[in-house]
Amino acid sequence: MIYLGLGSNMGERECYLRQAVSILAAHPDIQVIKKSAIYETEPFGYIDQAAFLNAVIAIESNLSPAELLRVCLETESCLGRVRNARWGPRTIDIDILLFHDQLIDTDTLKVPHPYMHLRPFVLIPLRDLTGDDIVLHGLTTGELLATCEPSSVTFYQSFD
Ligand SMILES: Nc1ncnc2c1ncn2[C@@H]1O[C@H](COP(=O)(O)OP(=O)(O)OP(=O)(O)O)[C@@H](O)[C@H]1O
Ligand SMILES: Nc1nc2c(c(=O)[nH]1)N=C(CO)CN2
Repeated sequence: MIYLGLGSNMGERECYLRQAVSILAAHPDIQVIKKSAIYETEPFGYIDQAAFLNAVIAIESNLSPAELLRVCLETESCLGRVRNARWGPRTIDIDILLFHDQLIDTDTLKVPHPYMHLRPFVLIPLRDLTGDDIVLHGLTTGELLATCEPSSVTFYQSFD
């Protein structure tokens, strides 16, 4: 299974998340298998920005990791994402969190996503889909959450 993290904190946030999933689902080589709930989350890292909506989806795909990254970046552009500040506001952000059990470390793609184990806004929706089946850095999702700095992640809406 492949897991993608979605985030938005500009404009019609929910609409951007739903549109991103529709665009990905319409791709001939991508099947969307499961969607977490949508959560409202306080900004993490660069905190002087609006609250995010975040979700995680599970997909299957024949695309290579590099091809999938290209599709994610194209989907972001299609939804009006302009790249400005690192960790700054964005209409939509699509991260490849996990690609089966592959470890990828190239200039343009690092999987597992290098910060996911620190981010409650990723771990909580991921846990919706996988329970404690995923182990990163030797810890389950629940154990990782217990090590994270507390930050607000509240249920916003179910995805369906
Ligand atoms: N696992 C990954 N998923 C998506 N992009 C990645 C990944 N690993 C590396 N990248 C690279 O990161 C680049 C910049 O991504 P982006 O601007 O969305 O970062 P960010 O969302 O601000 O930060 P973060 O990656 O910490 O969430 C992408 O163009 C891509 O080449
Ligand atoms: N709550 C939250 N905070 C963030 C997010 C995000 O998606 N949600 N994305 C970031 C950069 O990728 C930086 N900070």
